[in-house]
Amino acid sequence: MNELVEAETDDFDRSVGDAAIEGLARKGYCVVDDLLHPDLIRSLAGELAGLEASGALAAAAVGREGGRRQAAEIRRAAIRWFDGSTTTERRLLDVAEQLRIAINRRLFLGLFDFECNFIAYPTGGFYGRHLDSLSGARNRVVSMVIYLDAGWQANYGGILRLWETTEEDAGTVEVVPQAGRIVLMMSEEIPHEVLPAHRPRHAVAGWWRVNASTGQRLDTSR
Ligand SMILES: O=C(O)CCC(=O)C(=O)O
Ligand SMILES: [Fe+2]
Repeated sequence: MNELVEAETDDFDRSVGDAAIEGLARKGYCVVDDLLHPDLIRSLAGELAGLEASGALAAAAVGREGGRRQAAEIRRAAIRWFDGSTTTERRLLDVAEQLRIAINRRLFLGLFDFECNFIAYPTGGFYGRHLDSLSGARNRVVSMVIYLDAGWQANYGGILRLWETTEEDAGTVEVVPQAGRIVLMMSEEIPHEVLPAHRPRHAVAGWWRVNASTGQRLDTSR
């Protein structure tokens, strides 16, 4: 293995990744700490702070193409899509690519690509209950959320609440969005919401997708 590849793989812990994917396979979601190297978390937080300071974030919309709208009653946050133009973004995209391969190997999902955005919730920001992909749309298949705020405490609000299934009586799990914590979820199966944050709250959210044009899983084994 050459040095470049070694350097890239240092950004995440493979055994934590394998355990996370196992949790995803068993339960449809998992919450892990220490998947990404703390230096990458700090770099992402720094980059988002710079984007905020320079006014590069835009109010987040809700819904898919065609039905897109700014829906302040559903979501209050600002975002910016990754464009891969910085080293930090590329480091995370490299990790996402390695996770894509590992998830496909374990779950046979035919994940094809990855899209990703920075999210900044202001004080009072929130995101009402939603699914990241509507059932049957077959676009976003696995979701990842990465938390960036060091020292976040439960009483700061901004808890991510997820439902373990789409059934009415599903159990819930509450996640304190601490720096370095990561949530993986099946996009069509795990409803979730962000409770109002009492302080500015920062995250990256990304989605592995199947082929967007046809909505079909590509079989890369042939
Ligand atoms: O900020 C979070 O914890 C979740 C974000 C989210 O659900 C989304 O962007 O779809
Ligand atoms: Fe979501």
